[in-house]
Amino acid sequence: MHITKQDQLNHMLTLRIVELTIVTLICAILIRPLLSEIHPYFLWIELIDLALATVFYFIIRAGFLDKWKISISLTASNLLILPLLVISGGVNSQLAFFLPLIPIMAALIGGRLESLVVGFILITAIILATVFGDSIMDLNDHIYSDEKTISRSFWLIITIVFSMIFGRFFLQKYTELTDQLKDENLQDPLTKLLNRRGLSLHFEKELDKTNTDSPLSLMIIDIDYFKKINDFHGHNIGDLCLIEVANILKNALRKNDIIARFGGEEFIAILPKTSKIEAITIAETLRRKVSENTYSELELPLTITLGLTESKPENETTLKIIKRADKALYKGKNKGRNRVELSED
Ligand SMILES: Nc1nc2c(ncn2[C@@H]2O[C@H](COP(=O)(O)OP(=O)(O)OP(=O)(O)O)[C@@H](O)[C@H]2O)c(=O)[nH]1
Repeated sequence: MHITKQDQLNHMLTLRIVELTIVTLICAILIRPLLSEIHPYFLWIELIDLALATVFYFIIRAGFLDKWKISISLTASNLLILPLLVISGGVNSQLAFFLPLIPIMAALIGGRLESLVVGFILITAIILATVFGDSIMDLNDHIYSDEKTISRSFWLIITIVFSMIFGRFFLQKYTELTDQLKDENLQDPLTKLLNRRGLSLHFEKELDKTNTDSPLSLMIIDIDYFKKINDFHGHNIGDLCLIEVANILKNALRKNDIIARFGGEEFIAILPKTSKIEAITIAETLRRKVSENTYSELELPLTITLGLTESKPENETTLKIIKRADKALYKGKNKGRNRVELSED
């Protein structure tokens, strides 16, 4: 089974929740009898719950469960408090105020759907407990009027709905933040293209998909005499030129092509399902577009040299492809720059 970072996080969260349940039960068993006299049934049920929660804890620790199994198990572990609820006044029990925590836990561990399902199960249980309230015992011998029971159910349902909505918003924010972090991790901050890490992630995937019938092409694109721009006009103007070249390349390529900043003034474009013959035409277009443009307010001329290669049907690796394209690029540089050079091997 492939274990993702999310699975690890869910696993860790579930363990913490079960640990808290165990600690709460131990506190209830040890401390509560000292504070007031309680019916022995409570103690027995709490001891059984403690045993079940401990077994459950070790089952979770032993292996990774998928998020549905975790959510169901979590609900089951929280339902351990149900026998206690039934003998302590149902919705009127002080324990009932644990219930609204459950949809939030389900959202954190499972997701929106799990939180929704768990919330609806709890609301149904509360409605049933209110309708059949007369059959619920209260070993503490408290008397509750129907009005009080209904009003408690009302507030419990409201808090459970609140908890479901909160869980949903929390997850949305969390997902947005993690997506943003993921993007930032894979993006070059200056040009907003993929960075080296982003490139290798996409490149591996594309190479896996490539077959003999439809090879991919790769080009390394290097700005010519870029050092001179920096030296004569400063780093800031150099940066502006990099951004403009990046934009031209991105806009001229097709939707499925991948473009990344490989480092310094070097870019890599991956053209899936593209032969070297088709790639030469695309590379020529890129070269022409960059050379026809002028850069920054100083209207600087810039050119690029492109080294191009095609994936081989067998024993191909990302490193080998890049090496071939790099060799072609340096041949292009030696031949005078502002040109497209195809790899020989
Ligand atoms: N402004 C700016 N310059 C950068 C950045 N990264 C690298 N450079 C510069 O890019 C220049 C690359 O110079 P060289 O590798 O000598 O290449 P070149 O001058 O383009 O010469 P050829 O590639 O042979 O045509 C260096 O001066 C680097 O300092 C950056 O993020 N911003």
